[in-house]
Amino acid sequence: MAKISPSILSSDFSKLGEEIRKIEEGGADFVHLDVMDGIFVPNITFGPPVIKEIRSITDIPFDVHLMIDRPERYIEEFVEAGADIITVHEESTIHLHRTIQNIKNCGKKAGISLNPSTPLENIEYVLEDIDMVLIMTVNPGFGGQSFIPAMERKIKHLRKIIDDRDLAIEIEVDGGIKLDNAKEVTDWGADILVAGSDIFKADNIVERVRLFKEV
Ligand SMILES: O=C(CO)[C@H](O)[C@H](O)COP(=O)(O)O
Ligand SMILES: [Fe+2]
Repeated sequence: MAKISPSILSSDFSKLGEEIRKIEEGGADFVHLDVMDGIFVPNITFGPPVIKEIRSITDIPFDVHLMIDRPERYIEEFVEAGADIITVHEESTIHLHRTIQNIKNCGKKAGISLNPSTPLENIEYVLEDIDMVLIMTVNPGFGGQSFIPAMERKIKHLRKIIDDRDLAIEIEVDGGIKLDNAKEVTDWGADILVAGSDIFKADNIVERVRLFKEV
């Protein structure tokens, strides 16, 4: 069974507290927090102050997806705000290994995310140092986009690498995940599914999270 990490990107920000309580009630394993800076991706969302506020209302682990340029500048701030897993994009930082070490030195789990066009080979030499790989299955920046079919091969390939080398890495899949494709993506090897619009645009958010958990 895959873990579920609802992305609040598609939630109603005017009642964020209520939205978080609903996913908590549904059994969400994480809260997925999409941080965007308008430079690495063409959209701006929120940063550490908002995350800190949410931290005060829930104990669900925070899965922070940084879509920002040179994330190494802000690792400590996200740790202080309450992040549990910090994921940076391979494309966003020149010294990826050092950035990963920064996160680990803060005692947090480190993830690396790959844009759809970025090959798995780019993270070959840091696989031993990370806890998670986040495979983007849409181009980062917006919720509600369609799953890119070629990512099936990427997920399966990464699953094989992890299993063959017995690595302690979880695969998170983010973008275009719906109840309809959740089982298929899990069968390909995903350990954690991120879902934004399919959960927060549902009539019954609590029930929707429960249904994902049953997949
Ligand atoms: O990182 C993201 C976008 O860059 C989001 O996590 C993702 O798009 C979730 O939204 P949806 O489930 O609606 O595709
Ligand atoms: Fe995300």
